Amino acid sequence: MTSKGPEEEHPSVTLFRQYLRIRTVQPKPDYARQLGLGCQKVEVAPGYVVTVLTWPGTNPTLSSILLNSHTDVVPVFKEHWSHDPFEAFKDSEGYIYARGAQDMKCVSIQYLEAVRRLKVEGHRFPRTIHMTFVPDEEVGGHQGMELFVQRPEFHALRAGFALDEGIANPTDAFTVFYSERSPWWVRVTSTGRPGHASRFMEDTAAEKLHKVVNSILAFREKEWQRLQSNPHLKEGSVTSVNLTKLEGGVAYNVIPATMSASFDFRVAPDVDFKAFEEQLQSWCQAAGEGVTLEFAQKWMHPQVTPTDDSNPWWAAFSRVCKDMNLTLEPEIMPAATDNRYIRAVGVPALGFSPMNRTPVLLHDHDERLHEAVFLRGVDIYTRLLPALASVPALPSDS
Ligand SMILES: CSCC[C@H](NC=O)C(=O)O
Ligand SMILES: [Zn+2]
Ligand SMILES: [Zn+2]
Repeated sequence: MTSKGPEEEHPSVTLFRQYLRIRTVQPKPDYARQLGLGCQKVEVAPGYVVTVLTWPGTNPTLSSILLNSHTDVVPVFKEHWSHDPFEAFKDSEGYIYARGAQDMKCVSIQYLEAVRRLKVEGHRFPRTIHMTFVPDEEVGGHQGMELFVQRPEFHALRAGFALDEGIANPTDAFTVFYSERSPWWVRVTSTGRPGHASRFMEDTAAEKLHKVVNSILAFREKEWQRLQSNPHLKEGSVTSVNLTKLEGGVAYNVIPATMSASFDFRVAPDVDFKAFEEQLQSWCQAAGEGVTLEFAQKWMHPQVTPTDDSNPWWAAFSRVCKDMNLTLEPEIMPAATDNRYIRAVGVPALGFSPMNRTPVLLHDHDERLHEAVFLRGVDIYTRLLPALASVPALPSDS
């Protein structure tokens, strides 16, 4: 597909590229005014603002549709990029290169452009549509959505259903996420006898840590094999773990009294959490005295949003996709997004970034999105929003 010259660029693409160039971002209030939307800013922690843009529905007794996106992006290694990651360069084929092109500034602008189109065409829908722009998803959402869902301003939105981010799909299909794995960040600390490193000391911190590392990496191998050997399993359906930090030691010839290893576990939603924690504890105990673990993060509330017609939101969502001839691949999100906070307070939610035929480049060098895929995404939301915002009254609405 060839790209049009700059003078012919679709205004939605131009807006997307402008947004990609902003390094520290909040949607501007005048943009809300331009679209004729209500705008509310909620400072959930000092310096951390959640912006809410609102298009009121015609029936205020109904619960609302929440369209969430995060404005922050992950760091870049500029030397590995073909183009400046904050320039939103568009190549001759139409690929737009920028940090955030997939994750997830595309979605923020697609929501806004779909709402703009629908308003320009004079539509109104029964349910209110809220767009939330949150500041810190990439570092866990602890100063953003995690706090926001506990606030009265969130409850006042009366969200009945939410959309948040997904991941690109290189095939013709679109991935949609109905649940997430739970992040458990575990630090194992091993203590033992110090001494001169020329000696065969017994009970050293390193030997015991080594045992735990072996147990955990053997578990990793087992889960990996389970995933590899079953074509029906997707990455999000098994538990993953990586050893991400090793700390300890002061000198070559001093046996340290303490060493630690840090692990990033992503626990599948069907795992028995209590039994899994006991397993971790028993690996530590089996390694010897003085081996303990602590959690830097331990998500305990995985929720599954049903993907069958018992869920009227899924019925509306999947019906539109069917009508548009889009193939959906429902999966469990391997990583953690702000959707876990939304689901945990009882709001059904799907993770969806409408990017098919697109390599998965979130957090990667040369993150990019084709303008045609981006514009198709605006079309998709332009069909999804009327359907979702017109879901008839539900028992949960009253
Ligand atoms: C677990 S808190 C960090 C959240 C982060 N989200 C996106 O990459 C992730 O590592 O999944
Ligand atoms: Zn993201
Ligand atoms: Zn991300």
